[in-house]
Amino acid sequence: MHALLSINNLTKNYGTTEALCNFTLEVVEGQVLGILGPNGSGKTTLLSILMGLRYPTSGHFTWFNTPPNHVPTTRIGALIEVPTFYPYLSLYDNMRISALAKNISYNAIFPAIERVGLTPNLKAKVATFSLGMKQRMAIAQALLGNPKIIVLDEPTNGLDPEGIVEVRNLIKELNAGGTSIIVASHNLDEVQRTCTHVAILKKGHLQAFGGVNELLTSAKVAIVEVRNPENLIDFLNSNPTIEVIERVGNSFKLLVNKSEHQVTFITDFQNHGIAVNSFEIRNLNLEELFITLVRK
Ligand SMILES: Nc1ncnc2c1ncn2[C@@H]1O[C@H](COP(=O)(O)OP(=O)(O)OP(=O)(O)O)[C@@H](O)[C@H]1O
Repeated sequence: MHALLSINNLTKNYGTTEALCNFTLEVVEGQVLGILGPNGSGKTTLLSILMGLRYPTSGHFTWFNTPPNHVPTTRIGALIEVPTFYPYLSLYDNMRISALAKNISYNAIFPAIERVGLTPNLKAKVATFSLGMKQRMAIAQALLGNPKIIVLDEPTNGLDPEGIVEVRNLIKELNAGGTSIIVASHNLDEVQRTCTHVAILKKGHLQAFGGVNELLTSAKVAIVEVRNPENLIDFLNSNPTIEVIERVGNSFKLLVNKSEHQVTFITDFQNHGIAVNSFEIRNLNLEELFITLVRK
């Protein structure tokens, strides 16, 4: 597997604000990397530095093992800012403007439009497009020149459920066709559905990085409803490795070590006089992992 992007100790300060702190990771060919984090955690700062829109305070990165200023812009596609387009021009004319701005031949337009499934809409005015179609057009602009990797900042922002599905399917199709993708998002469910890898940021610090399946099988979630919550709380206080993800009344959602077995759990509860109404143990989802990592 070839490293497409290697980031080493990247740090960015805005005055006294530490937006990114010693950020290190590697993206290899074939990955769809989701960058997750609460508002202000440094996602846009990171992507802007990677796309040469901002300078880091320290640290460095390479694309294709090459310093960023030596990489031809056609090798990396990006959708970082809100997409700009001219509503009263056709899709083709909008694409021509983008190609001109990027100094890419018009021959690149048809393959890019084809890949996002908008060929039948070539001559239609962009004003008639749904939000999902506009976003697909913006992704087609990022695909001009057939880059190996594309970088998308919040591609489903503002889209209705139908538009979200369109963009989700498109990301999967592009990846299946050999394009690697880095996508910053607030939409945890989308990231779980579309990404192979995930990086979770909090206040500029990388909290977790790895394969989605790997991270989601690293722990389990136990959902337990009890009649005497005070006994359960005592038990949890003496077992700091078990985290409370959420509590609603007498119902608790707990993050437990993968090796904890349902039987030992039930025995522990009985030994602590905890009266259990219901108990269920299941796999972790990305939202639960995210909540436990970012609130610490
Ligand atoms: N141009 C700037 N000048 C000063 N501070 C900035 C600037 N841009 C970002 N910041 C600060 O840097 C931190 C990281 O911001 P950034 O926009 O990268 O986060 P984000 O994760 O993309 O947030 P969001 O999810 O809200 O888009 C925040 O504290 C933000 O206020």
